Order: sequence, then structure tokens, then C-alpha cells
Amino acid sequence: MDRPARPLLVSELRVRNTAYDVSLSRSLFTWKRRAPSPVYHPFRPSVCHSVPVSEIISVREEEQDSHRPNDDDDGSWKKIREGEGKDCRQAFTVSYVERCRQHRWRCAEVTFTCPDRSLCQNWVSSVREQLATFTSRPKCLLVYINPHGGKRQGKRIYQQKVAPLFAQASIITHVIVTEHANHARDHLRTCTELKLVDGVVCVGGDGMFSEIVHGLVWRTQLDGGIDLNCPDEELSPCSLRIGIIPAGSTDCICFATVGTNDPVTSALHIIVGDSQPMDVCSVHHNNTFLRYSISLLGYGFYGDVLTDSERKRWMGPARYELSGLKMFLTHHYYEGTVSYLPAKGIVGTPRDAARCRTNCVVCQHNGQKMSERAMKYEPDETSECEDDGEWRTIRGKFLAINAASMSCACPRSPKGLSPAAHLADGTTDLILVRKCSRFSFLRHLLRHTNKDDQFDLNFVEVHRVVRFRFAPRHCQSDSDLELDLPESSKRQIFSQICRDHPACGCAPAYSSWNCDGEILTHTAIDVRVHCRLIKLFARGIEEAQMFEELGNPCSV
Ligand SMILES: CCCCCCCCCCCCC/C=C/[C@@H](O)[C@H](CO)NC(=O)CCCCCCCCCCCCCCC
Ligand SMILES: Nc1ncnc2c1ncn2[C@@H]1O[C@H](COP(=O)(O)OP(=O)(O)OP(=O)(O)O)[C@@H](O)[C@H]1O
Ligand SMILES: [Ca+2]
Repeated sequence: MDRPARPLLVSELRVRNTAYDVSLSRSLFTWKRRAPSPVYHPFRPSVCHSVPVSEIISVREEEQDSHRPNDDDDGSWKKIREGEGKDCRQAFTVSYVERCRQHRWRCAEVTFTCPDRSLCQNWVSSVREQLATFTSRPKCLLVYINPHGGKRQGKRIYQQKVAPLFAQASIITHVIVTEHANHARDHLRTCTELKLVDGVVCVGGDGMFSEIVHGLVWRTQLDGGIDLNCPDEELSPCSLRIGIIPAGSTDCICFATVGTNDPVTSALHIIVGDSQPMDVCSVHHNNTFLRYSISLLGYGFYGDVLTDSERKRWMGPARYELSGLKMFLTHHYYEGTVSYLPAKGIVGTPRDAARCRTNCVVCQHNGQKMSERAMKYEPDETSECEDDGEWRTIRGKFLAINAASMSCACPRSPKGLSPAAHLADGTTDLILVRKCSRFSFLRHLLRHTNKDDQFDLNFVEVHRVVRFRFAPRHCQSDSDLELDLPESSKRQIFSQICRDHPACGCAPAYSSWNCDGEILTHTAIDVRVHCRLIKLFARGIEEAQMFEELGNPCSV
């Protein structure tokens, strides 16, 4: 066991009316009641509290008026001071992270009264000195607020819940309320102050986060002279971390990296300077860059839900349930060919019971493997024929083709689309849901919301991959693009499809790709995972055990 760190400062101080031994080391701030009360008191606070110094938000000196003693103070020090002819005593307040239920963090405070001013100042400066050693804490942030995301509460959430915490932690902010879609992305591309900030924060949903990623990744590649249109290019990782204050409709990036979609929790993770690397997929069509994806790339069901829901944006987050129900009843399937490169030499599978959590060993192991491989990466020219080279090919009729680069956990599905997916392992989980009955598909969907395995169904398969391609039927050569087809060809395709759908006679041949909540303009795509391309102000979801140990500061 590690020996406890040597205390830098130890004093007897008072919290309300009670004497505590207070100590500060490089890693822990502890306050322990001196003599436990002889009388059992069920509501009396526990004897010893301990907070990692890394989770202290701030420390401030309080001026207390000795003529107005605290309600519960016995006033003994006041008498001493008055006897000495001085009229004030000193106190300081420490604000720190307190863990609550369901991965939520709160800012708690405790005030210590000192016998004299110089001791108080010594405590304040010692705690501040220790906080200054955490160089990963941001001092200056660029904040973009989408006032129209989710329930349109972005501005209020930031002003009421987040800005006061940033101020308390002495973080300087430059705040921009966006005026149109892609405002944040385009601002990041040209912004000259980027070198002066320690991170970028977005207040909004997954779409807003995606804007920030596009701006930062684009800027980083441009600085590195990298050709974005070439899918085989090794991308340079972005150095600036991104913070997400959730104010969207799905908030799956925030939920899956922090464990909750709570603005205060996110703000505290930013303040303490957490860092979580994340995989990013690049999406190309025919050697032309389309978009990046961090959470879900979904064709079929999730593409159709998104397309339909965009027309219902005025409904807010409820649009997804309505469009989901509609698309479930519509029950369209789509034909095409999926080719993929399975991830090799990695640990973990999409069917694991283990989950990606803080300091995930799977991410560490696989991330290391991927970066070693990237050093000697050679573009793979193997053909796409079945069983040829490492590529595998599957043709079929699919209700949904989903690539989840992370679990995609969100309030609608707390375990997510691929519960065992990892945030930073350099892979994406390719989930193929073949044509099946409505009842079977409903069973699959329902399993996203309960403990049953959504992959344990004979029409569902899942593969952990590093790259994949999709070509819809009738569009299987790289140069084809269904949207560019002449009307006569389109009619031909549709009549073909209608023969396959005698019941409806009008099923569309193509769905769209839902790329993190944005619709892609092409259906034939080439997707490649870039391991740890970006970093978030997060630490992954903490184990429940962590909450038991640190959630209750009295347990040490
Ligand atoms: C019977 C209940 C089944 C519930 C099944 C819930 C599965 C939910 C899985 C959610 C996965 C979200 C992945 C994240 C995607 C984000 O990058 C993106 C941008 O924010 N969000 C969406 O595309 C938004 C996608 C939102 C999808 C909502 C789908 C709702 C399906 C409702 C089906 C109702 C069937 C009822 C039959 C009686
Ligand atoms: N000022 C603005 N006016 C209109 N649209 C904006 C503005 N700022 C950003 N946007 C766009 O709004 C879209 C949706 O925003 P956001 O992701 O914040 O909310 P959401 O779609 O409700 O949530 P989620 O993405 O979590 O489902 C984004 O694609 C973003 O580009
Ligand atoms: Ca991943």
C-alpha cells in the first residue's frame, strides 16, 4: 500500500463550533474531528473527511465580523481576540467536488475558522500553491453557445449554472453565442486567439460538439499540411481539449464520457482539467472528404429517423421518439454491400461484459497497438472480393447498419447502441441488423433499454473494425452516386425495389447516413477510425466503486 503523503500543513481549526485537525498534503486535504462526541447523534457529520487536492475547485478567504458570531459558535476565540484588542478573526472556505448519485458531481463547500489571520492566509496560500501545480487545469477557455439546441436553454444553462463556477475557479472565458449553423466551426477555422486558450467549450448537443470537432480537426490538419480528401492520410491529433456543457437533444457524447448529462458535472470536469482521448472516424466518398463521426454512423433505421425528425425540429427532443415510432412502423430495409477490415491484435470484443471506464486498460492497450501500427502504416490496396486479403464482405438486406465508435449511451438508452465499445481504442463496432419481422426488430430495439443483449439475435451481427465501406445496391462502383443518377435510372431502380416490396409498392432504394445527427449527402462511403484524434475535458465513466470511495468524503 502507498504510504500517505507527508503533510505540508497541519492545524487545529474549527468548522462551525467543532474543533478539527486539518491537514494538507500534495494529494489530500483532510479534516478530522478532534474528540468524537460522547453522545450519539444520528445527524452529526462523520468524523473524518478527505478530498483529493486535484478535486478542490477553489479556496477563498472569508472576512468574519466578530460582533456577529455564527449561530453555532461558542465564541471562545472571539473572547480571546477581544482580550487582545483585535476585532476580527479569520476563516477560509474550500470548494470541492462532491459525488452524488448517477455520476453527478456537485460543488460542496466547507468553511474553516482559524485562531489568527496569518494562519488563515497561510492556509489559503498553501492550498492555492498546490492547485497551481495542476498544470492541466484550464486558465482560459473559448466558449460557444448554441441558443437553439435541445430545449433552447443553452444560454440560460451557461449563465446560471456554469459561468459562476468558471468564475469561482478563476477561469477567463471568451463567450460566443452562435448566430447560425456552422458559426462555431467557421470561427474556429480562422480564429487567431486559438493559441491563447487552453480549451474550447461547447454548450449544446452532439451536433454542436461535431461543429467544434470539425473546426479543430480541420485547423490542425491544415497546419500540418495534411490532405483531408485522402482517406489513407494519417491525421494529426488536436492539442486543444474540448468541453461539452450538455444542452442538446441526445447529448450522447457527454453522457458516454462523463456518465450523465448534467451541466454542473461537465463544468466541474472542465475545471479540474480532466482529459479523455477519443477516436474519430473520417468519412469519405470517392476520395472526397465528407465528415467526421465520433458517435454514431447509422444507415437505414437511424438515418431515416434523423431525416424525418429534421422536419420536426420545432418539437425539440421529442421529435426523435415520434420519428422513431414512424420509422419503426414503416419498416424499410435496404440492400447493399458492407466491406470491413476487422481490428486485429487488440483485446476486447463487442460482446464483452466489461465496459469502457475511467483509465480503461483496453483503450490503453489497443491505443498503444494502433499508434505502433500507424507509425508503419501503408495504405491497404487489397481488393474487396470476398475472402480476399483482410477485407471481409457481406451483401444483404439490412434494416440498419450502425457504426458505434463509442457506446452511444444516452438517456434514451443508458447502455447505448454498443455497450462494450471503447472511447479510445482505435476501433468502431459495426452492427448489422438484417431484414427481419417488425416484432423481431422491436425485440432488438427494446434490448437497448434493458439488461438483455441486443446482439444475441440471429438477424444481428456485430464486428469490431478499423475501417469499413458501404455501397448500396445499384451503386456499387465507387464512381456511382445515386443522387446524381438520371431520372430514368431512378425509375428503373424504384420499380425493381417495388417488386421486392409487394405490400407497399413504393419503398425507397436508399436510406441516408446519420453521421452524429447530421445527414450525409452520399450513401456510398469509406470510413476509417483515427485512434485518439481528439481529447475531451472528461475522464470516462467512473466505476461505481469510485463513487463509493470518493462519493462520501467521510469514508476515509
Ligand atoms: C421501444 C423502445 C425502443 C427504444 C430504443 C432506443 C434506442 C435508442 C438508441 C439511441 C442511440 C443514439 C445514438 C446517438 C446518436 C447521435 O449521434 C445523434 C445526434 O445527437 N442522435 C440521433 O441521431 C438521435 C437518434 C434517436 C433515435 C431514437 C430512436 C427512438 C426509437 C423509438 C422506437 C419506437 C418503437 C415503438 C414501437 C411500439
Ligand atoms: N445559432 C444557431 N442557429 C441555428 N442552428 C445552429 C446555431 N448554432 C448551431 N446550430 C446548429 O444546430 C444544430 C443542432 O444543435 P445541437 O446539437 O446543439 O442540438 P440538438 O440537435 O438539439 O441536440 P443533439 O445533437 O444532442 O441531438 C447543430 O447541427 C448546429 O450546427
Ligand atoms: Ca472506439
